[in-house]
Amino acid sequence: MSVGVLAPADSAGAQLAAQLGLPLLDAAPATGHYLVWERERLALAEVGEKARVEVDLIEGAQAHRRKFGGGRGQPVAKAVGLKSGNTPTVLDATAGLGRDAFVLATLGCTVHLLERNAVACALLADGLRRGLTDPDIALIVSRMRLEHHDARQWLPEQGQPASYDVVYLDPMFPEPDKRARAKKDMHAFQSLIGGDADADVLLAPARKIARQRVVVKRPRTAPWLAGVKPDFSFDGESTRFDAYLPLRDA
Ligand SMILES: C[S@@+](CC[C@H](N)C(=O)[O-])C[C@H]1O[C@@H](n2cnc3c(N)ncnc32)[C@H](O)[C@@H]1O
Repeated sequence: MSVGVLAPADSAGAQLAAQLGLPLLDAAPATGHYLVWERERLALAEVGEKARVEVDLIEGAQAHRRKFGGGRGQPVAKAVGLKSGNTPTVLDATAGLGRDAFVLATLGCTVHLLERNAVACALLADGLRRGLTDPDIALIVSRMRLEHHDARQWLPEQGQPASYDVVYLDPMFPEPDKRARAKKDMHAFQSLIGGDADADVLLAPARKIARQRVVVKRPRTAPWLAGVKPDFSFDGESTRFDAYLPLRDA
């Protein structure tokens, strides 16, 4: 999949398009998705949709969650086992727009993020770049390291013991994800990524490299990933976090 970047030819957006190996557009395409450089940031647009998708860790929902989200009391924090005396290192193998990873980094975790979709990766990299320039969150963002990889290949290549306490998986749910559908601004992202229908294969290699646990985020009523019963679960309002203990080769 190749999307273009709509940006003035002499802008930082045009340079970014070149770095990403994406075509530079001088007008929006007739159909589909495209990236747009405006207000010195990268955003995803979809023809026919007004809302843009961008990664903003400094203001808006992420800032609100950082200040008032409930700290270690949040289900995602409990699910990864964050507590006094345990600040796990996390591999977020399905990074998306980095929102969960940012929450965990805010709470002190070092997070290595993998994202296979080039557009999602570009949006997130741009959000991290801006975050690093903000004095309030630069330290948090410095705990997040993003790489463009497909975890299906990457996870099985890691040796044991791995350097992650927790592997975190949040693949897009194959059926329309009620969480994302409810939010208009996420529509373009959801329609670009589609459902991560191949996500079942991530569970076993993730359990081999996690030192403490694997956490899988699912819609509350969704079936277990790969049909495997978790060792324990944490229920959020619309979301469930299934936790699996490590598996070691005999
Ligand atoms: C639901 S989103 C993750 C949202 C993320 N937890 C957040 O807080 O923003 C799922 C993301 O996982 C990515 N993904 C799915 N399978 C992957 C894989 N095998 N390797 C790397 N990324 C993957 C998709 O491209 C998508 O961006």
